[in-house]
Amino acid sequence: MPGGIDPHTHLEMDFMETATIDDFFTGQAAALAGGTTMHIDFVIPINGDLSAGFESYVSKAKKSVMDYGFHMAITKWDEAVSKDMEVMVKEHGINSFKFFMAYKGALMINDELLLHGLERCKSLGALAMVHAENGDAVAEGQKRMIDLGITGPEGHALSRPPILEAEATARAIRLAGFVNTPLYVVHVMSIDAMEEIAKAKKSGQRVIGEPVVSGLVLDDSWLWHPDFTTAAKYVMSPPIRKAGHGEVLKAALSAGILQLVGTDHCTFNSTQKALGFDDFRKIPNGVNGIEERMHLIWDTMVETGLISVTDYVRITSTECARIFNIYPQKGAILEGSDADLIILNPNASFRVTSASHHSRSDTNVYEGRTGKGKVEVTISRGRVVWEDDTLKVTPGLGRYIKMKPFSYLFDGIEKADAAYLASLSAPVQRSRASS
Ligand SMILES: NC(=O)NCCC(=O)O
Ligand SMILES: [Zn+2]
Repeated sequence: MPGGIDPHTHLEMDFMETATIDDFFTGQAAALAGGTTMHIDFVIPINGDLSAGFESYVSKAKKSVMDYGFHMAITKWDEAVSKDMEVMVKEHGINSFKFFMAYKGALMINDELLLHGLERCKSLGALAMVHAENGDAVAEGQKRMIDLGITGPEGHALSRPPILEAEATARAIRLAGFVNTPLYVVHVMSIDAMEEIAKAKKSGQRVIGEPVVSGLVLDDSWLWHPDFTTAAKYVMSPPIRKAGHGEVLKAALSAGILQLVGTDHCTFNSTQKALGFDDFRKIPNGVNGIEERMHLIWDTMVETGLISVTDYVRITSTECARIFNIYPQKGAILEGSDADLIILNPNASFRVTSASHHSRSDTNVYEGRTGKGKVEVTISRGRVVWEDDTLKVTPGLGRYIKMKPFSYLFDGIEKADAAYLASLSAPVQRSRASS
């Protein structure tokens, strides 16, 4: 089947401790072990400077062993950012930008900036992506927990409930509807947010919802674990939700209400997570998943009969290639496509442990999990890159994949704009003469 494409990763974070180029390479070995042949990583611009952020990532990725593309985050707004977005799209092959509606005082943007960003994305044919949580309310929720003396990891879940994810999801959807541009909601973690997406899609709006594997197969009970290291490793945002959310999100995926599965792979080791021992607000956010995604989705969705093998390929590979406009180069087995393939043995079992995984992190949120369906061979552009639990590739083989703007999601947008303008019945001609 086609190799997996992970639409949403922060791979360099796997190795933040040393942050060397070699570490970036090692992180990608984990991806290949998990049958992911391409990932799209987030570039957070340095002080809002897109070009500087891009250059720094390009140099880190020189030893990449797998194909990769970039999204860029927009964290401030001025003429330089607007111009840089154009340069990124037209010269560097970036066709999506992420806006953080949370992380107040750091990455968070307000509605005015989001509107500017949505307009700019539309004019460039770039896909706007949102991290949807109400950051102001999250800050209040956090204060509420601290005032109540709740300082541990459980305070993370309690301070940012599903209602705050649903509110921001609904707001982003409405603003994208007002601008008439497609919207991609990353890491949909709750039934509440999914329902906002379902409602918008039912009314014909172009909204893509991406659940991540952690949100599909885990629940928040871990955040109440008495051992801090165990509890802290599950801290990510939006939080992993109560039991039940994952099952509904999986059903929404199988019904096409949500379209594709990401990981938001962003790991921190236990020393880094311990920064928040006395205050959950200081625990770095993020969990692993790039090595486990293909296995866990097979086990919990195909092996259980929830989806077909064809749907599995669609939600782990093809949809991503279509949405980010790299189909059929990626996401397909066709003449002329890159021969990115995996051999997944449905009868083989897997067992996840931090002792044997390929990430440099000392923890794994899927620790001890077993299941059916194991990727045995990963092939990238016709070359075997992973077999017999061994990396078969030299650094630098991975290629940067430029992604063109104006994917299928933009088809006909201009017609809807024209219809909207024609419907305005204005301006009304008035004279100043009194009657
Ligand atoms: N999701 C998360 O907790 N960490 C990665 C940063 C982000 O995407 O919000
Ligand atoms: Zn995010």
